[in-house]
Amino acid sequence: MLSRHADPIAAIATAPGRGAVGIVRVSSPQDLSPLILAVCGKPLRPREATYLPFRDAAGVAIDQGLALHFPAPHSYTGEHVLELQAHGGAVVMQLLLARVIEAGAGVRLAEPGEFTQRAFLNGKLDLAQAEAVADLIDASTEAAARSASRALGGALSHEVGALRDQLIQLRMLVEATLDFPEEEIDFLEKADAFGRLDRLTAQLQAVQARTRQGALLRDGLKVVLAGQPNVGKSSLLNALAGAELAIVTPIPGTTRDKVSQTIQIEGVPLHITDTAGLRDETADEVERIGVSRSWDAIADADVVLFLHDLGRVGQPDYEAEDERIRARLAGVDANRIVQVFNKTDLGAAPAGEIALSLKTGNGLEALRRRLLQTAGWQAVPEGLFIARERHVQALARTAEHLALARAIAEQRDAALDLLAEELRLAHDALGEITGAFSADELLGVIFSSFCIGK
Ligand SMILES: Nc1nc2c(c(=O)[nH]1)N(C=O)[C@@H](CNc1ccc(C(=O)N[C@@H](CCC(=O)O)C(=O)O)cc1)CN2
Ligand SMILES: Nc1nc2c(ncn2[C@@H]2O[C@H](COP(=O)(O)OP(=O)(O)OP(=O)(O)O)[C@@H](O)[C@H]2O)c(=O)[nH]1
Ligand SMILES: [Mg+2]
Repeated sequence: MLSRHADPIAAIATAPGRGAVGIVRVSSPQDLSPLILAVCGKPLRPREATYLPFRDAAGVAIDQGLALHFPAPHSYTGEHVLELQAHGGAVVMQLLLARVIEAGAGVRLAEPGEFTQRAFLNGKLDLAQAEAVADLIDASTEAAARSASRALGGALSHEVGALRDQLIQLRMLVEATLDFPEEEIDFLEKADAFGRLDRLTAQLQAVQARTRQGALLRDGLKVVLAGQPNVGKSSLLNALAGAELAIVTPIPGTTRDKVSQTIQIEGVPLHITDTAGLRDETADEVERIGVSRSWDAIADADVVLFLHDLGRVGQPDYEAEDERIRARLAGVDANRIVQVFNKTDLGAAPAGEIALSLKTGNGLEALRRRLLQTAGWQAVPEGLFIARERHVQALARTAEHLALARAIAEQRDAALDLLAEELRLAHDALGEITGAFSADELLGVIFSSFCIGK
């Protein structure tokens, strides 16, 4: 593994296919002058674009373009980097890539994310910033792109860094006290160690809240539309998506299979799934399979919108069926279920419940807001940074260890070595976010999800 990090690597850095300009880049811990001489015919001034022919082994020009040399350590990867900016044809790119692999000693194809991994290994980016590079490239909304850019700029890293600095101070206090066992608690009290611990916990909670928002912006929420046949699930999907995605008819049992679409509300991605109407008795084999898939989707949902038909509310067989569904939904966390009463043009919704008419569009806006609220979205906070579930989990573990530390500290004859250990574990958990403490395995998972050439 380590020796692979010493290989010179090359890749096409631009998107596959045709483009106005395409870039092949090489990164190497070793001097790139011999490769530059072979391909560009002369040395390049550092960090200066030079227009010249890129030559093949026979000296024939493959293309004319701009060559850029970033000598180490002043490059994206922190290594020596060469960029060949050529005309962006797929064949030109392949020829140039083949040429640098042939002309450069030991140059091999880069794996996905390997340039950024080197930037991380060389201290140009921390792990949270490296992840933000991928999130920036993957961003599909302006809100996601802007917050990924903030994370790349170090927004999350700085917040984590501030927590870490305070934690280190606290650890130093406690570790120093371990050496003077007689006056342990007194000493810690004088140094306001417990006040510090409480303030640190409060700050951590604020960072956790912002990080959860950032993760929500990145990953969104799985919303499943469920209910009896004909209540208006497919109509709701279409209304939310603003397109006729699912077939809507007055015939109960129209939807047989799941139909999914990702929409955005205030930049938060919502992955909406329309399902086959739930009913117990159906002679139709296809519909039965559809209904079983509906239940699978419900089990996997973050939020279930349970739709009711105000045109039929109160009718005995309709109520009996709704009751059966309710009983089966008892296994689902109640906080994840939102009752929605559709067809207000046909009947009145119970007071305080979400009321909707997909015929008139009434109530749709309130439903959108309710969805964001259920997701835990707090109106567009300024300076929001994108984050991942991994960061949310690491912060949660940090919080757990701080809480244990607090509990230990509260005991009369507190075991300071246990307190010190909890603080150390909190420090480790925090360090996983920026990659100060991260298993190679985790790094592999993170970087392999990048595109090639990044
Ligand atoms: N042509 C090109 N455009 C690109 C990239 C690239 O690699 N090539 N990038 C790739 O993702 C991004 C820019 N990222 C970069 C980050 C650092 C350095 C760099 O040279 N850093 C030096 C000097 C910094 C300075 O002068 O302030 C350093 O860190 O020492 C270059 C590109 C987006 N645009
Ligand atoms: N009057 C009225 N009719 C509605 C409303 N919303 C939907 N409908 C009608 O109700 C019927 C069923 O709508 P769908 O969206 O297909 O219902 P569904 O829940 O997807 O039904 P299945 O796919 O069979 O499970 C259609 O004729 C819709 O036009 C509403 O708010 N008011
Ligand atoms: Mg339907």
